[in-house]
Amino acid sequence: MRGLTPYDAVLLLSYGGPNGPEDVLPFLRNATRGRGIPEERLLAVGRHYERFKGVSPINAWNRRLLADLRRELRRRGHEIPVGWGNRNWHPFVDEGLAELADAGARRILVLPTSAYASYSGCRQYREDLDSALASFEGRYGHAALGAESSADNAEGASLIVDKVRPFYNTPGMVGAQAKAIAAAYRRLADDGIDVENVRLVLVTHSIPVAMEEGSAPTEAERSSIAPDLSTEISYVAQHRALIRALLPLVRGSLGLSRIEWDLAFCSRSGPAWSRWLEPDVNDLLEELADGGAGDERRELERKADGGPTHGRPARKGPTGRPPVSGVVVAPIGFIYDHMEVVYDLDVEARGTAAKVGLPYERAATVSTDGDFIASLVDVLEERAAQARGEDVQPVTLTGAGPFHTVCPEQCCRSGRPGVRQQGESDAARAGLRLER
Ligand SMILES: CC1=C(CCC(=O)O)c2cc3nc(cc4[nH]c(cc5[nH]c(cc1n2)c(C)c5CCC(=O)O)c(CCC(=O)O)c4C)C(CCC(=O)O)=C3C
Ligand SMILES: [Fe+2]
Repeated sequence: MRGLTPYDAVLLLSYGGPNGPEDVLPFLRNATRGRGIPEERLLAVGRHYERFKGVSPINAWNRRLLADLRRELRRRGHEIPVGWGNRNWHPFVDEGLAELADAGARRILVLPTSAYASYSGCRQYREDLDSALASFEGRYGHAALGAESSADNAEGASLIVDKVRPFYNTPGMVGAQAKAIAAAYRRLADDGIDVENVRLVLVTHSIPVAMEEGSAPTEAERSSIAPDLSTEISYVAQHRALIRALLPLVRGSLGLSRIEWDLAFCSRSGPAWSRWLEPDVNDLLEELADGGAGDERRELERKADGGPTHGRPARKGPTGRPPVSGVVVAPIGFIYDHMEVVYDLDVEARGTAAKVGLPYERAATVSTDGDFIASLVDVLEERAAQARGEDVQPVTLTGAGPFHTVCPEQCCRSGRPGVRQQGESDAARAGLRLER
């Protein structure tokens, strides 16, 4: 157990998903409670699950991930139980924590299945843990979240729960994404597609623009967490940093001198009036078939690779550039094939590509890649060393944060008025009772 001391258990913390048709609507109500998501959107998303007989693949993937994590932990000599809890469906966070605590765990390290920091992928998971601990009402003595951040709260605590930092920038994540993308390019090549003119479309979950704006620490907070860091570290910036790190690996592996790419978004929800990150992957595919390209791509390329050649307009015609010969769609925002991938990409985006006549390959998610799993365990070890008070350099291939394991005050805010913030009262918590 040496390497993970002081922790005596690990909890995999995920989003949750239905296990059958009768779970679908209650699950969706949990996922959307208090978030201003219109009823029509809820029913439409409910229909996405029909094609899968009401069973989200997310639960099977989490069980697979648990098995892979346990194997890698054992391989490194860590004898430690690994439990599982979800935000929106069984096993709920409190059920997962209670199972570990009932078996005697008193210091639990939490690994969320979200790789990037934003309210949804970072702070909200801490709130989920906080609510679960509050619901124990003394069952395990005084229970507290985030020992290092709130020393007074954790003082004398008999059950302490900590969360690891976002892991998008680890070598395993970057390397596994690059391998998956190169493999998708090869499949297109095998189909006789000219890969020089294939467009790489990197996709992540859209979030409200206000959530994007709150997704990083403030300037002042950043200088206290990571004084050497000069780069931007918002949700979108984290994706750009990952892309910058993986492009050279993909180019090298395929022997391509350049790769044209776009960052696109999927699974937008929320009321029509609220602004979410764009372009939507389907809109982008239509535009690509038309010979156009998102402005963002040109801007990103200039930033990412610096060279003026990458900034040229993508429109065919005057530049004489051939049209896009096909697309590789890479779900870099997700670690395994849950509904956003198997429906929003494999059904919807693939359908759009077929409609506009673009050959389409979806890159695999990193899910079972050995290097990816190893990086997850590295991040657990890193957090344990931090908890022991050791001076730890977080491992990163992007050089971009966030490296912090505890959100500073202003970091990862929801951006939504009326949504509970960390540390809010129990009364506010009670308003968030889940349907079971
Ligand atoms: C950033 C992010 C991730 C990635 C990070 C992470 O993994 O955490 C993620 C993952 C997931 N999102 C999922 C499902 C849903 N997300 C919804 C709604 C929302 N997602 C948001 C953001 C994210 N979501 C946001 C800002 C909303 C609006 C409501 C709110 O502000 O919270 C809704 C409501 C209906 C809808 O409108 O789509 C559903 C059903 C599933 C499970 C799928 C399955 O069953 O396999 C997974 C893994
Ligand atoms: Fe979501």
